[in-house]
Amino acid sequence: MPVTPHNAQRPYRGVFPVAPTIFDERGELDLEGQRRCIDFMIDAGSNGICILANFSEQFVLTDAERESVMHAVLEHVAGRVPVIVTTTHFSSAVCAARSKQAEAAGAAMVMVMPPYHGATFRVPEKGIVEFFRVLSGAINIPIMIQDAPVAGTPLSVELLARLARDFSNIRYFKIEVAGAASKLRSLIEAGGKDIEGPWDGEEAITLMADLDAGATGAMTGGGYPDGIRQIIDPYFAGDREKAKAAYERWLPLINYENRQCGLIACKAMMQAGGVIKSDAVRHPLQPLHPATKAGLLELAKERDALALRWGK
Ligand SMILES: O=C(O)C(=O)C[C@@H](O)CO
Repeated sequence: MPVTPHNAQRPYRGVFPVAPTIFDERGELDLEGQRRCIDFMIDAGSNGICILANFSEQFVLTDAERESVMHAVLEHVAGRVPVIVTTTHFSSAVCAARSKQAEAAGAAMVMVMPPYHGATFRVPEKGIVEFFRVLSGAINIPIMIQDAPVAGTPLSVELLARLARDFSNIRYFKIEVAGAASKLRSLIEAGGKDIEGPWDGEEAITLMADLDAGATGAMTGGGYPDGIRQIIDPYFAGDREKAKAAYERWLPLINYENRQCGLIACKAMMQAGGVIKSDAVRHPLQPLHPATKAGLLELAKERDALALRWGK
């Protein structure tokens, strides 16, 4: 494995939120806004950042736009924090090519879902293993398997542990399926030292249980890394009671993001605080109802989320 500045920081730990892709009101990429969004996320305490994920609306971007966003972000971050690039694609070859590109551009890691298309196109376990063999052989940086319901592909603990054992760069696992904490616990038991990063996801809705199960990282939405740090910092410092109190404080906002807003929440917060000019999502995604947005911003304000003050 080549020694890069990022490798020195391994194992990656902490909060690595997903950065939204920023659009202007016409739905065009707003790269200037993208850079401000990234600066806010770093100022708010992100230990790293993930781009081009589902919460980045990766499914509404052209390949050329993916590349623009990736290069703009990696150049702008310039090593301040590690950046994970999502390179999910059904095709083993396309996913491998995207991942090679990400590695060459300076990504610290790639995040990938198992191959799926729509609600029903899947491959059997043999195909999943071969897909990850191709991907693993194409790059040297670590791979995070995103175990999420959106892929509609059950990944057993045994399969994940086997992938970690057989492929030396498959090292991170973001578990965001039902029963995440139990799965994390079983995966850590089954995979031992090969499980370098057992991570929590899904907006931190199960963060406390996942930390108790051994999670070392959280991939949240991008709106309030400062709030998530208030939970994980004391937890990792051994003060579970303080972490629990912070989790209880932030949970109404986490819940509101998870259940009412989804990927738009962070954009709405960033726009309200002057981080970005527009919280537009790309059509046919729909904007938040004004009342839903008001509910979100009320909860964020009550918790003094940095996003609401950063750009003012
Ligand atoms: O964007 C994704 O793919 C996600 O899974 C988002 C999630 O990690 C935010 O908590």
